[in-house]
Amino acid sequence: MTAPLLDLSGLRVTYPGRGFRARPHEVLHGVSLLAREGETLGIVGESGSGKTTLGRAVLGLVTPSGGHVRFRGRDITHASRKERRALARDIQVVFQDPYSSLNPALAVGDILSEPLTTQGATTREARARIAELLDQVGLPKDAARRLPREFSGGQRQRVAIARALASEPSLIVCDEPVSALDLTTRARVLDLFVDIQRRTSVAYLFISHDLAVIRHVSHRVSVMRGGEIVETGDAGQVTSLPRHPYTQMLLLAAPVPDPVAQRERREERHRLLARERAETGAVRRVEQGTDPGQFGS
Ligand SMILES: Nc1ncnc2c1ncn2[C@@H]1O[C@H](COP(=O)(O)OP(=O)(O)OP(=O)(O)O)[C@@H](O)[C@H]1O
Repeated sequence: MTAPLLDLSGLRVTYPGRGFRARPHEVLHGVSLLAREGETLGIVGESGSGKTTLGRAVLGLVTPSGGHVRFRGRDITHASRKERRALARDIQVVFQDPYSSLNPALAVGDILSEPLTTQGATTREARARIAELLDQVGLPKDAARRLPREFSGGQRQRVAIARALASEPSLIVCDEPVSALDLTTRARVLDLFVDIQRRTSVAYLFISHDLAVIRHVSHRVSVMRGGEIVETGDAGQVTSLPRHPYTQMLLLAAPVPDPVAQRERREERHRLLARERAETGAVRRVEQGTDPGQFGS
């Protein structure tokens, strides 16, 4: 059997303390997951659950304190800078903010030609490929001559996607790539991600706090909470019939247009929260040896 494209096992990340009294704190507590060639693995969870840190560990932007990152079976957890530069062909990224992720001083053509010439493309080859990339992301040819500030947020994100695609990667880490966009633009850019995957078979590690976004693009979904994966499964199952109470709460917290359904969801969420609090309290009492069930008659 061939190795999965991406294989994280027992991944731990600890950040050094910040400020005067802060101590180092672990934010990923042994995360394991697999992503296959050509698939989208959605990572969903609330703010602070560790999604971005997970993506950064895959990209080599933070050094794990434990566990492994394997890419096509090769351990890249502690890849050197030189190895990372070579890996950048295969593993690319699209960040959340289309305003700060593009060099404002460079025309789009120059932004796109950089990864191409680094890989040895001639000026002529780069020009042809840039035209192809712009077409692939739905931008006009003359976009190459314009500066990022001349584009809307959605168009800039298309430029960022084209840049990520330039080296024909097999994996793109997409970290909240549509969160800064308005609803209509968001839907169009999400469709673009899906369309590109159909045409190129690129895999996405798609990070979002928004379950609806994750449902739209993912084949499988992992749900993160407090630096751990609490549930992984088929996207349809996890986003409509989740097994873990935390995912059930995420689902109930997602906005729905109908106010009656909204109220029912809110009530159901409160019931789940109360049950979880009662269960957590029971666990704590057992751990502290104060649970009457442990010692009672
Ligand atoms: N550079 C850093 N130094 C110290 N702590 C950090 C650093 N970056 C993130 N953290 C902390 O790590 C935890 C996880 O953050 P992370 O950004 O990975 O979560 P997230 O799920 O992506 O949240 P968000 O969607 O808000 O970005 C948070 O408690 C955050 O405060």
